[in-house]
Amino acid sequence: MIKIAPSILSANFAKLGDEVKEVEEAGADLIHIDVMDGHFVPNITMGPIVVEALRPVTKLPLDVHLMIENPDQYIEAFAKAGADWISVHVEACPHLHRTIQLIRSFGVKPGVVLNPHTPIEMIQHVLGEVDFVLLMTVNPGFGGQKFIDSVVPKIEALSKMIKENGYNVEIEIDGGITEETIIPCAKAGATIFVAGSAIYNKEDRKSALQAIKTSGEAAIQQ
Ligand SMILES: O=C(CO)[C@@H](O)[C@H](O)COP(=O)(O)O
Repeated sequence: MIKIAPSILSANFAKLGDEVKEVEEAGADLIHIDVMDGHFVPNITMGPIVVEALRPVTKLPLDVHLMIENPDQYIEAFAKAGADWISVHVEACPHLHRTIQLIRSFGVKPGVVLNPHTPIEMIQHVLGEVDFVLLMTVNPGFGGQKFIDSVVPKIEALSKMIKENGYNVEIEIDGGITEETIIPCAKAGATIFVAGSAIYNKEDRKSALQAIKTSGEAAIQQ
């Protein structure tokens, strides 16, 4: 039920392949790749070349989060590089429906991302077109930030909207996820959790990943 997507933003880039293999062996469900352009967010990270390099390293789905302006221009390159999931920010897409169709046209699962302040009503009319919605629980741009707990009611409201409409859409949460913060998010209906620093900054990544997952699973069984 609970899926963990380690964010390689907090990994050691000098040995990225090994860092990905390590979390796969530790029980990760997806590999989360944060793409930043220095315009939409105040940081620059990686492009399709990194996705292409990691593709043969892991069997796990590559979950590519585009924090970039004009994502339409790069979706084909990321799809051809081996992305399995691609998410785009509502705030960066004036023609969101078209962008979602473009992602799907390459056989990739489309997702939409909302910044902490963006209301869920912004995606109400494309919710039936996506495979997942990623709710940011930090302001995008950097790893290691503090979880914004005022997003939790938004998770609950989105979960209700999905259920009421009978959609098959998963909720992914990104930012400040730990053994503690996963609890209210899982209870509110999220099933996929990105975790960067809470896994990669730990000596024992396997224990860290498993502890987060176990905590989320326990939360939904209560
Ligand atoms: O998209 C982002 C940041 O913009 C995230 O994916 C971070 O990489 C998550 O890192 P932690 O908050 O888990 O350290």
